[in-house]
Amino acid sequence: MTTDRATVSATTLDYPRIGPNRELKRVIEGFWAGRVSATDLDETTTRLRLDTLTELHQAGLDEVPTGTQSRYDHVLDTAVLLGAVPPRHVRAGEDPLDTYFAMARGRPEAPALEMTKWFGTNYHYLVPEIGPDTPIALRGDQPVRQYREAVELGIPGRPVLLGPVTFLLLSAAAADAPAGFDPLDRLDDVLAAYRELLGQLKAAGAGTVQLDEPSLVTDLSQAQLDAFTRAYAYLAESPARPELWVQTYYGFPAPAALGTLAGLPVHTVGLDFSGAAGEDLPAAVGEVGLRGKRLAAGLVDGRNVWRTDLRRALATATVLAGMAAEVVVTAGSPLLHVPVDLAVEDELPAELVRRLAFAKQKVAEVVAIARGLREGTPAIAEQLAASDLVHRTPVRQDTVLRARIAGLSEQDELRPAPAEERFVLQQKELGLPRLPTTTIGSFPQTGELRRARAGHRTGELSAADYHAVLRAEVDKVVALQEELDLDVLVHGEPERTDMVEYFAEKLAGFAVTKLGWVQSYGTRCARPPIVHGDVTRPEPMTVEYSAYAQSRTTRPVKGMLTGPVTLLQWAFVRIDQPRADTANQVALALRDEVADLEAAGLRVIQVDEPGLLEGVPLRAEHRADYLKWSVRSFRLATAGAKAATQVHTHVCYAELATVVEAVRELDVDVISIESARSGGAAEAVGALTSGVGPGVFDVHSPVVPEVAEQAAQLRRALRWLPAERVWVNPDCGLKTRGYAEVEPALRVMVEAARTVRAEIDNG
Ligand code: MET
Ligand SMILES: [Zn+2]
Repeated sequence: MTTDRATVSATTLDYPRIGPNRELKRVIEGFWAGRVSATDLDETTTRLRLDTLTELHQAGLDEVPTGTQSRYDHVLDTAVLLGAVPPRHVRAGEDPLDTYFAMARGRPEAPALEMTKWFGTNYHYLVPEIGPDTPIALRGDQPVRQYREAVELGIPGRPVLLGPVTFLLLSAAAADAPAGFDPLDRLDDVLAAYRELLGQLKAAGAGTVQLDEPSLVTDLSQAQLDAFTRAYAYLAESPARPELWVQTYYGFPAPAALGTLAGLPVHTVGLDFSGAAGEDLPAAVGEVGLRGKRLAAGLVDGRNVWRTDLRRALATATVLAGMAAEVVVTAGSPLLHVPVDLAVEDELPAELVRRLAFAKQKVAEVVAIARGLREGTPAIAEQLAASDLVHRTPVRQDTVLRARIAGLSEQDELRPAPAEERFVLQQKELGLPRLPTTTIGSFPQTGELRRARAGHRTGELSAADYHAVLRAEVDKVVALQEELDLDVLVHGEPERTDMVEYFAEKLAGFAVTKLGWVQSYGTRCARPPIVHGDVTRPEPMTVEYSAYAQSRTTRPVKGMLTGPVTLLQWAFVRIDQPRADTANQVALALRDEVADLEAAGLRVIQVDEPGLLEGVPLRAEHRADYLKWSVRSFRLATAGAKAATQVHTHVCYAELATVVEAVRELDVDVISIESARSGGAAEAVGALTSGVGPGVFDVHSPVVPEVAEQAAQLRRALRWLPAERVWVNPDCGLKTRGYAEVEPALRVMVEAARTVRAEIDNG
């Protein structure tokens, strides 16, 4: 099946920035701490870039992306490149690198830019602030310099930029902008800067420039779509410019956006065909027609760690090659979201390794697909055989679990009594005061705990000694909470490094990697576990420490679990079955844990779902399905609890208003909400029917809040909720803070609760 109708080449859209051993993290944190000089920082980052260029070139890519490294975040890079520094961070004579890091991390007198999720991923970017008077003009030449590095190595490079329209769509209106101002109002200024930059890149020798416009896969208004048309018409008119390549990812554009994209006067359009609905997508492209453009075909999934089904990808590529004069095979999205190299994972079972591909392996897949398309399947026979072995062999199934799932009925999703009845029973059981106080679960992870954990891992500390340290910590945390006079206590989660990793280590069907780091934001990296098989619970996971904590006090202790949706949201999840099916498996494991916690005497159980709102799909039309299966899995996990057992959950605030119906359907008894600071959205809280604990202080701020401030938060909640349903808690777990901040903050919180209780009692 060779194809001569189309010219075929291979490339990627980027490559992980952090380095194979998180070198970027180390050197930047060293710089912040003053251990690394600016020169050494520069040397290391340059070496990492050059190594990546060489590696990608040697892997057989025809063209290599340049400028995709960042010292913190590529959206911040773009803002700085355009000179869009908020006035609070402008310091005459300051080193630009210091200004850059100050915008990212804040300084005592000027807070950082806000950070938020980058599309539907677990990467976070810094939100540029754009107002009518924000200076916007080309201020840097980083993309040009980094392109030249490739030229000097004799490597065919392709500069990659964040597209001008997506840049503005991701920006927020500056605080002092007049009402109704939209950052998109500044499109002309941004375009002028891009035009100048394109001219410089052309002068440096760049043949093509890739402009990433992932916003095209979100829901866009006609005015926003028109901005794309206007922007690219203007850029295309530049007198001296490279060919333009507009790239989309993180999904497929809706029909209107696809039509807009296909109509842009650009040389190349890039689309992601690697997602689940891959089969139908070429037809959509055929319908709009590419109008003589080159197609960048994303055929390798950049957002998961699974080996590509090469046969299927090649079939898709062949169809696409019939539609375009030229095809560039690429990953379907940035590889930013996957670990660098599978080869270093020497502790994963061989049978799992066979099924995986990290960034380096994905690049090899891209090269293989392009080669197969050019030269026919025999040229990649070996790769196809390896792929077939994986993709034609089903994952082993747990028959007992499968039978249990098949036997589930709607009854299993229902609590044994309606909410009002449960409320009465729980009141009797727990005897809580009005405005009960509690925390979200974790207490500070002290240096002593971290040392004990490290010692336990290396074998220096015996299991018995480690458990003794943890028990002593639970004793301390319980005693502190009693002394503070909190009403519902927690054990403090000292045994958990991370609320997902802890469960991933206990559940069968999950694997954890040794070096599978991916960037979460700035220098922060996470190691998402891999859900590769049927999920079961070999033994109780949390009962020991929760029951121990309950044995140390007569006040109720909350058992603390991470919910099924969050466990998947922060992991790489198998794709050989619907996510909903995997979620239900996790849910049943948690359901058994809930039963064991009850049997061990826990009367309150919290199932955290901060990932629930994060996972809400970008496009509105995909949301109902997601919410349906995620709510069902949560209910499967929790509905087995007795009516008298109080079920809590904890979610974050983002977008609560848009999914408040679904949150209500979780049918919990109490929900605590992260970042309940923005006053406007408080109305959404009022639509909830359970007990609600709007976080009264921000755990991410080191400032100890005042009684008056927290009391004001409570009074505000009382505007939307009846007093019997209001809880008092911080907005998230306390594990990243120190006791020096946590103790006084909680003391203030209890005081604020007392103050407002008294106000209510006095009418
Ligand atoms: C990100 S939500 C964290 C919830 C968890 N129970 C904790 O307190 O750490
Ligand atoms: Zn939280």
